[in-house]
Amino acid sequence: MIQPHGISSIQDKELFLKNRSTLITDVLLPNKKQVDIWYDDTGIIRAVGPEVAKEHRSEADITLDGSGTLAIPGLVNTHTHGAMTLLRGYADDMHLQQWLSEKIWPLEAHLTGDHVYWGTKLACLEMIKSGTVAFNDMYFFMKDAARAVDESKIRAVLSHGIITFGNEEKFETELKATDDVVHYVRSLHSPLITSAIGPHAPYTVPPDHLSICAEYGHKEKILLHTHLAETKQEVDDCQKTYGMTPTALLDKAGCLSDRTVAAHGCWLSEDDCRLLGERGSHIAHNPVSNMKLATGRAMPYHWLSDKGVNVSLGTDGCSSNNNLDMLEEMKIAAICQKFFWNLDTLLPAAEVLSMATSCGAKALGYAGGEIKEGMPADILLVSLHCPSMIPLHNPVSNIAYSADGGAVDTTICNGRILMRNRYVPDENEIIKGASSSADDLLNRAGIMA
Ligand SMILES: C[C@H]1O[C@@H](n2cnc3c(O)ncnc32)[C@H](O)[C@@H]1O
Ligand SMILES: [Zn+2]
Repeated sequence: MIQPHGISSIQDKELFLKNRSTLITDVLLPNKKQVDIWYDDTGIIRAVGPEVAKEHRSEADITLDGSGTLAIPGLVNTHTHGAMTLLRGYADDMHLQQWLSEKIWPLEAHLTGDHVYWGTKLACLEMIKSGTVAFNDMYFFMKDAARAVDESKIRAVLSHGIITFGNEEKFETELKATDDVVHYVRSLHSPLITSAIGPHAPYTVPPDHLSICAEYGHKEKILLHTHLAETKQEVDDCQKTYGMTPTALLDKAGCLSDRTVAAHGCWLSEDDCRLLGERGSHIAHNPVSNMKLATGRAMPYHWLSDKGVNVSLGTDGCSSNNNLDMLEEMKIAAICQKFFWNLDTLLPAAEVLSMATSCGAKALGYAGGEIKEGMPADILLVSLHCPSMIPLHNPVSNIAYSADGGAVDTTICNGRILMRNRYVPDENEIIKGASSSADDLLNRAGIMA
């Protein structure tokens, strides 16, 4: 049987089965150097350079012809809700609080583990096809999400979204759900998947519950993933109720450390940015979601970078974006900053590429996001034959401003080939399973699909 792009299915299956020592020949790097890349079967890059093919050809089990492609590090999505792929297009053109309370939360009340499994499978497929190799996920039924991620062979940090509105019984259930995920993820013994604690936001989790979340995170040595200062109303309400900003409130509760990834940060003050810098916390920028939900202000990147805060990139969920394409997100991040802050030099192309790669890996607590010796082989081969990549005056500019996820030809995570010539095994089954799962969710909620 011949698969798309003329690859035989037998050859294909072998290519995708397991990590093997691999040589990528004649590939271009963003600095325009033509090199070969060799990584071994542990998934670690061992050599990058012009003579690598000559020296290591005999040690490689697989050779990929990289000619006509540009190698960039795999992309890292540091804030999303994977299974919200099932809610894509369900509730558009609304303001955040109304969107959440009138449309999203009522539908999410009907979610099952099966929906989350298929929604996360679809998210992983979409990410692999657009070059994302790692993501920071906060949602519900996270053991089912973990199964989906484990099968998809990409990296993830998984947290159960804790929403209590001060209800003690609910908090107990949420902590139990978190603990279950933490132990389940450990039982998988996957080097690619870790867990986090996910207090949803300072407006859905009160200070005493936030403190307990912080303690749990420190005890388990896991990340803390939250939403922060997304809207002006959140900041104003927090000032009114607690006499401080949501950032100061998180800090008082012990939630800010170098293991904290806070999404959005649109309404951070300069003092908030200083505090985040002092604590070594990370901000995940989500420009598409912010613009779609009309949060009214762009994250202050200039203040954050001035105060030494690591800023990474995320798409948010598929109901507020409505895709998981990090290449698209990079362009929108770079142009949104320039437009909102009226500063044409803000967030240049090279910086937004780092934001989507090495800054993301740093936020998620692993070494990665660079193509060099000793780093994990998280590598994308981007086609140079795409119209959007021609001409190639500046590869970094083309990646940041011109390409979208469709230009990614090959996706490699931790040395394993997940997509080659845009072919991903099981794509059709995933699309079928996720489509019927989305219909089932709407049926259960009494909404005709
Ligand atoms: C985990 C919960 O978080 C909800 N969610 C998705 N996107 C956002 C956002 O931009 N701000 C706040 N909360 C969000 C998701 O629907 C889950 O309920
Ligand atoms: Zn979110």
